[in-house]
Amino acid sequence: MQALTRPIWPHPEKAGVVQVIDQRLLPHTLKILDLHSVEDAIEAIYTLTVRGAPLIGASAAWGMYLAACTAPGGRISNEWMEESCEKIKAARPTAVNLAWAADLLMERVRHLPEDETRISAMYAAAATITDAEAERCRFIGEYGLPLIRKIAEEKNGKPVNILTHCNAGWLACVEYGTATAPVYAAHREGIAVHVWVDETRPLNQGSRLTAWELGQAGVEHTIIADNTGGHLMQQGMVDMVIVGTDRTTYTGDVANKIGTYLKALAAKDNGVPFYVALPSSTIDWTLEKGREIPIETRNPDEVRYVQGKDDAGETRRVLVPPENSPAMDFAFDVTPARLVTGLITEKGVCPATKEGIAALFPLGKAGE
Ligand SMILES: CSC[C@@H](O)[C@@H](O)C(=O)COP(=O)(O)O
Repeated sequence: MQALTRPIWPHPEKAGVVQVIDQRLLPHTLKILDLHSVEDAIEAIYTLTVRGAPLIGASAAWGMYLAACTAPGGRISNEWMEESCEKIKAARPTAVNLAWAADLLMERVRHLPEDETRISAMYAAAATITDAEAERCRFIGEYGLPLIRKIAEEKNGKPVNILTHCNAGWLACVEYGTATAPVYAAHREGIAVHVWVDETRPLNQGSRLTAWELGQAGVEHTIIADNTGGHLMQQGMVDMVIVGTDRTTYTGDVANKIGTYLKALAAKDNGVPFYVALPSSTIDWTLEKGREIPIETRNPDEVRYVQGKDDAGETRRVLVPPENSPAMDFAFDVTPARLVTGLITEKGVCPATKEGIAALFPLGKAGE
């Protein structure tokens, strides 16, 4: 199979089918799933078959295409598209890309004739969003690269140690990644980089997905238990932190995978720069305060069980705590802007402030 660089694409031969990498099974199994309906797309988003803010947005867009392909009786009415749009938006609450992409496609379709024009318009719009997210991430890499290069120069070529949390790589973002884009750009340029990969409990997006991606790209990395970062920073073993985000307020507060806030606090205490990499599709232009960001809570079984490969090579899910101990699964937390050194976007690096964001995005909306 040709090496994959994207986690979602329209089926090359079958109209009305979208293909995705099943991220629940990585790194031990690489399986491609076919999505045939808007319900399939919603389930893929909810179950984290596809995940990561930009990919969730792209999946929402392809979900709207599938909705158009499967309209009851072939009548692609506004009512049907709106119903599909609302169902897609309800799949997960935190990443703003989901609603942004679904609403964008709804606006595209609303005034078109109720015929097959709508299918081709949804296909074109979903393909455009997908390509645009990839392009935004490429620019994030270009703008983040000088930050890494400067540290490499200060260290006289010794490896730059970058800590990241969760997976904000190409699996989460269509291509390049957000947090990983500057890392890949530095690696391509021949700068020595080493990534501390937080395992990212409960679902281990770091140890399963980021480690897999970095390994495939030949980037030096080490997986660490989630609580290790503070110690490494005290020991001078982290030069910078780069993470992604699921929603950023227009004032620079950042929601990202649970545990990000603790890394930001430790970074602040140790004078380690803490950068957040994001495409403008992840900015919520309506929200001022991070505490207004809806935080997803998920099935506590995600905390109680872990999945992995046993010695016989079988993928298994095992229970860790006592059978009857209750658990809670908060999927995200909010890092206040005051803890963020800078935002790395497709338009450049800016302070995590209302003014900094407005200077890069004067129109106050995401690029399409
Ligand atoms: C560019 S991805 C940024 C975030 O979406 C990522 O860090 C993250 O928290 C993903 O969470 P997930 O629950 O796996 O969808």
